[in-house]
Amino acid sequence: MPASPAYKRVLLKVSGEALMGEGTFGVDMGVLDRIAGEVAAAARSGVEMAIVVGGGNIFRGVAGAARGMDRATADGMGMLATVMNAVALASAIEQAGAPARALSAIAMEAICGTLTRQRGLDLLAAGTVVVCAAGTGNPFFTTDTAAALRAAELGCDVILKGTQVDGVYDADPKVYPDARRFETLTFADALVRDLKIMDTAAFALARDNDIPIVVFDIHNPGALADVLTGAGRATLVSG
Ligand SMILES: Nc1ncnc2c1ncn2[C@@H]1O[C@H](COP(=O)(O)OP(=O)(O)O)[C@@H](O)[C@H]1O
Ligand SMILES: O=c1ccn([C@@H]2O[C@H](COP(=O)(O)OP(=O)(O)O)[C@@H](O)[C@H]2O)c(=O)[nH]1
Repeated sequence: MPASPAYKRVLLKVSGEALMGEGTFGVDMGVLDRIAGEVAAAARSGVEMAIVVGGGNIFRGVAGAARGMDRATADGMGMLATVMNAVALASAIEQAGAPARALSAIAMEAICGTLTRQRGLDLLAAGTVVVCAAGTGNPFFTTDTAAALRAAELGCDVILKGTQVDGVYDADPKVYPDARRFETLTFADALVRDLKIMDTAAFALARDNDIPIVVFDIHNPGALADVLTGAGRATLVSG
């Protein structure tokens, strides 16, 4: 019998890069469908799921156009990229058999709903997966910070950061192959050691609201189900 979920309501961060698969730009439909299938299975098992999706897979492709632009304008393009990913992910989750809605922090009603806290809470309580788009809705932020913000306002028990590595290391493992992985870590350590797996604002917001972060490799099939049981190969940042 599968182990029961350790959490009632979770915030899953899906990076834009995760959706790119082996490609260099855009969305790999095979990867999108696999992640959507795992999310739908978790939702059907009774876990309430909010998702914050990144945009690096699309935004990187238009970075040339953004060169020379002021930061706030370029960040607007980045946020639009997250909306494309969110709409694609919500649609794929629905196709995989769980109700899902994309809600954007920046109103664009012809494309998807607008995110308000109450709308998000109502949908989660009804068992609908809420895919949050457009980050915080403000430039100068990241979708990691948006993940911490949405987790706090939507009352999530944990932030699951699905990324390209299987946890937090004492240095970037892609640069230092002999870096050592932490099983657990305190927020204070993550901040003092400047471990760049998430930005400082995201770590600080999660710490101040007492929401633990689990960093895991979203490319590993089945990893989401494992971390949802409180097990699996991952790093827990808390305290
Ligand atoms: N201390 C660290 N531990 C783990 N990964 C790290 C660390 N420092 C930097 N990284 C890098 O951070 C990357 C993930 O961060 P980022 O690209 O911002 O995530 P995402 O796009 O998933 O939000 C990993 O691919 C890894 O190479
Ligand atoms: O609250 C936010 C979240 C994101 N962004 C912009 O959207 C881009 C994509 O987000 P992110 O880099 O966090 O995506 P990921 O790395 O997870 O794919 C960022 O580079 C920013 O330009 C923003 O301006 N405000």
